[in-house]
Amino acid sequence: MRYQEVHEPENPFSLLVKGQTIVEIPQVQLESGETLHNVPVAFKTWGKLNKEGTNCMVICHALTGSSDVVDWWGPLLGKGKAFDPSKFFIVCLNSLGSPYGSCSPVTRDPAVNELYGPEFPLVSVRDDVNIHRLILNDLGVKQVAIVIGGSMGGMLALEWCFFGLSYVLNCVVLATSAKHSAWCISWGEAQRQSIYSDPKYDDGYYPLEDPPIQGLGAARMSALLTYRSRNSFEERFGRGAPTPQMREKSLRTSVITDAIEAPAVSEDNCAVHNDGHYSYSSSTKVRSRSLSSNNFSLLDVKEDTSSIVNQHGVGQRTRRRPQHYFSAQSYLRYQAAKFSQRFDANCYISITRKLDTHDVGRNRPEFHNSTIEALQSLEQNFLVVGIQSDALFTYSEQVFIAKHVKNSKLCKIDSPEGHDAFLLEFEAINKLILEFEIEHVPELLMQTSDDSWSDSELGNTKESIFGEVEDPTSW
Ligand SMILES: CC(=O)SCCNC(=O)CCNC(=O)[C@H](O)C(C)(C)COP(=O)(O)OP(=O)(O)OC[C@H]1O[C@@H](n2cnc3c(N)ncnc32)[C@H](O)[C@@H]1OP(=O)(O)O
Ligand SMILES: N[C@@H](CCO)C(=O)O
Repeated sequence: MRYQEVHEPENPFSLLVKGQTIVEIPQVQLESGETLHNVPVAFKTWGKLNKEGTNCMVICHALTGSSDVVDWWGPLLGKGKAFDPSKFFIVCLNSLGSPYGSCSPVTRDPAVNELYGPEFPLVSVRDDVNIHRLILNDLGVKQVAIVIGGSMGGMLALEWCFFGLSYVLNCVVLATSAKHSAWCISWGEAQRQSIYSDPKYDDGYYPLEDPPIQGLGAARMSALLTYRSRNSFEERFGRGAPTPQMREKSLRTSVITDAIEAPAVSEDNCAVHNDGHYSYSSSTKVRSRSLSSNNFSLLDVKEDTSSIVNQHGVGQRTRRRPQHYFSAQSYLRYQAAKFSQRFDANCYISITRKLDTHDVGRNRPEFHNSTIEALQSLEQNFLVVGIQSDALFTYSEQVFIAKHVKNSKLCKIDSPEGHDAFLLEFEAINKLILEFEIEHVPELLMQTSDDSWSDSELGNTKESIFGEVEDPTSW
């Protein structure tokens, strides 16, 4: 490769993604006019490029995903499946602003030899595809047979298509939009405000060893509610309390104590609702990381003490020990804690601001800066997949794309899961993409580009075609 490989990444989050390659582009001009230097770009590939350089499948990850497709779309990857490495040269590149290896707030700014932190410049979806194309060129790709993405990944997939039909032939978008809606912009703003309001955020100049995990966790909780649906929560949790198994899980990550019965209405039982009034000095998990040593120890569990400090520093109080709480609550708290351990607050701000820049018509005077005209200019074959219960990237937004792109097919997945169905309904998605490939890239499906491919190279993928790894009856 022309670009130099980075062998010892400084960014600890990138170490969470096993087996990816990180290369450094010397200089990149962003849409904003800013220039980035020594720009790391992380990616993973599966399968082999054919000698014509034309069997490339680009998969674009969503907001908090990484280059590791196995991690979030694993059941679609493998011989005979939608993402078949024996047929396609599959590439997934990490987006700017994400903490998983490409340039972001947790990258060192070479100009000052410090992490960019809150000074990381605004990056756009278009910046992503411009930079990712440089990597594809370097890998020898002459033509992208098919580009695929859901949610934010769908935004990138749409932007890829503006390179033209001579470069990108086919496109699959799921649960995405042609322009980020006022609704989505507003949710992003509310989530960023949760982060800003954490005192530890400190205008973004927090040490990586002591980040604003409460604010980031709260942001993830509200984001998660927009990713699912009212009915899926009702069915999954109802008014129940966590099972012993789930309770055990929560105990390992949060301050909630045990309960197996549905909560009775009493001040003691519902005291857990008041957790936010106190800052617990212990019994919560804390992150400890050492940047210099690249030693990323995610969790350092400190043992419980029985006292709490009033947030305003007014004396000591005895900690209340609530006995009952709701399963839905424990799920949210667990998810918040899990997310805070794998994501960075400045990165969350950067990547949600990137979503806000998205409008395929923006700054395209050749299409009169019109979203509709921009869509109408696209010549690729499109598969547009919407989720009937998606209240974030609504089905009507998929209809809008399909209506204005000439060669498009619109499909609906009748899932109760809401937006995240694009990461959960593997069976339906696999079928739709395979059918699209049979229609539009039959020659690639008939050839084998990599005889030596074996699915054992994929390692462990989540086996469930519904994405739920546990026994649903245990909820
Ligand atoms: C390097 C990286 O980590 S990047 C890759 C990871 N992230 C991504 O790829 C982004 C896209 N992925 C996602 O957004 C999500 O993973 C999804 C949508 C695919 C699935 O979400 P998940 O959180 O895995 O599934 P779900 O919502 O069912 O939650 C299951 C988890 O909640 C726990 N849980 C379920 N009910 C409860 C409860 N009542 N109380 C506490 N915990 C609960 C489960 O035990 C399980 O825990 P686990 O994740 O430790 O196994
Ligand atoms: N669950 C997805 C939702 C965003 O589309 C993510 O975290 O990336």
